[in-house]
Amino acid sequence: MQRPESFPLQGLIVSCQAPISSPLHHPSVIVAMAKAALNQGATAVRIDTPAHIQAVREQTDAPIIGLWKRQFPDCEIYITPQFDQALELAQAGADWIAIDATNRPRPGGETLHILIDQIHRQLNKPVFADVDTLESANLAFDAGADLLATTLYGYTPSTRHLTPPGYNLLEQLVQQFSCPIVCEGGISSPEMAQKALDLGAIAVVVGTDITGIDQKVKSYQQILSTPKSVRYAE
Ligand SMILES: CC(=O)N[C@H](C=O)[C@@H](O)[C@H](O)[C@H](O)COP(=O)(O)O
Repeated sequence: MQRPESFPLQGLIVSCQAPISSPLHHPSVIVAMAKAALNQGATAVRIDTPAHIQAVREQTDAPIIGLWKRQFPDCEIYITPQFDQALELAQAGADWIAIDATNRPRPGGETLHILIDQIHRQLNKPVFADVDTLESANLAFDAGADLLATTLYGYTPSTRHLTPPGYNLLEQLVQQFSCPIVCEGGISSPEMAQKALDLGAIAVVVGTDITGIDQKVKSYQQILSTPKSVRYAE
């Protein structure tokens, strides 16, 4: 492992993504978000789709963690499920390939071991392993993952009853694995991010709270009720 002080992913990483249905899901918007985040000191960005990665890569040399959310029939895994997607992410300019590193079935019967091995051997890229539990972290680490992140805590059948951020998972990962550990998912304030770093994360990835206009407005609207009458001061 690289010495911690020279490790490229440190401190705050900003996830610049938008739902496909959102007007924000456009390369120029994603580039603007990424540049704004990097201008303010984020050390890296996490970007979805080859098109968005390529657009960001044209504008910055900062580290890009690439992923590709792809849905396949009868398959729960959607974060870079297969090598084909990893290849396109690397060609688009991603420095790190983020994958769902749980041991659930992948389309085409690919295994986690083979996927990580191919990313290393054929693409020469490090693997950012999104995990949900200590068990999947063990499998991912044994399969050669270069970094473990708590990204899927709260989003898989075995963790759906839990609410991110996965601080308890983070603590376990920090204690048990000799690779960098990242806290990702559910961080919604600088204080929460600091807590993750205090618990031993080398970096935190923040998405919705910084770049998630769609989700943030939706959550305001779910709470706010329409005023029944508006009163004015006499
Ligand atoms: C579970 C999943 O699909 N997570 C995705 C991974 O790329 C993104 O949708 C999240 O926004 C990202 O992990 C950051 O998390 P948060 O938006 O909570 O800060």
